Amino acid sequence: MTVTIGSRVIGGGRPAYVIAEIGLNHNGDVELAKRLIDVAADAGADAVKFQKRTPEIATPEHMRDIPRETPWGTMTYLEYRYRVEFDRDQYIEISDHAMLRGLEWFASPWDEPSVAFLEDLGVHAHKVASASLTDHGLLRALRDTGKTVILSTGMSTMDEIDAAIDVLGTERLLLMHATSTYPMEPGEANLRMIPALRERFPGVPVGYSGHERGLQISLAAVALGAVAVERHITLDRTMWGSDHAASLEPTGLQHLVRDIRVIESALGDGVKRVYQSELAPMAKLRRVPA
Ligand SMILES: C=C(OP(=O)(O)O)C(=O)O
Repeated sequence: MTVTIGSRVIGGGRPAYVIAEIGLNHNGDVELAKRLIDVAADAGADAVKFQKRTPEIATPEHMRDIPRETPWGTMTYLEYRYRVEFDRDQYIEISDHAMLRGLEWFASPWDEPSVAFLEDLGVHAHKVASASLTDHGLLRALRDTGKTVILSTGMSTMDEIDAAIDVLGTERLLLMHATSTYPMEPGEANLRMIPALRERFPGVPVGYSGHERGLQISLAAVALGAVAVERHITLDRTMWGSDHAASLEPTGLQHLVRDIRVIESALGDGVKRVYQSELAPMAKLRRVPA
């Protein structure tokens, strides 16, 4: 089964759909967001992704008043959440820039008003962050948009995943295996969940949302059949902000896309054949039986 995001079809043996997750790595700066869109486009990614919150709803209550040192001075966690949100005009600027660079853009809405906000901007898909997998009100609002929904499964039990899929349905669903640690240690990647999810939800395309350092684990995910790969991107891993350290810098994203395409061409079709290019080595090396 395949899903569609804008003009791209995902799954069914097509090249893996590469999502460059800008998330909050724009640090509230539209110019930085546009530079990250350029990084994604130059690397050959298919889409850029953001996170959209209504801070007074999406921020857990026990986190709101915790003080945080930020580049803009000391503020509460809630104030910080407001500081890194874009308004409608800023998203229009971002959307125009993504379209100009030939990229789809969408976001993970972290609350129901954010779904309406993104719908109004005409996004082609929505993402459910792992943290939102148990928010059935949000899932219902997303299901009702009729758009493709990408569901990340980090920090979730199989029962919680089953319940989320009961709400969303399987028709326009792209499932993403994920482990929600930043950065993720290889021993907790559990990539065999990719075939396990495929088996549990037949016909649902399964991808991978990664938070590891480096490229190997995301590339192995593609070798295991992931139909989409999402990675955070940044201009500089040492920048201030919680996701930069587990992000890919521009060269890392370029190498990711390049290596995914090499792996896809190397996977072949599983039908044994003798290649034309093997004939000369065969003539030289294989003894003709007496
Ligand atoms: C946090 C997010 O996703 P994931 O759980 O895949 O990291 C997100 O999309 O906002």
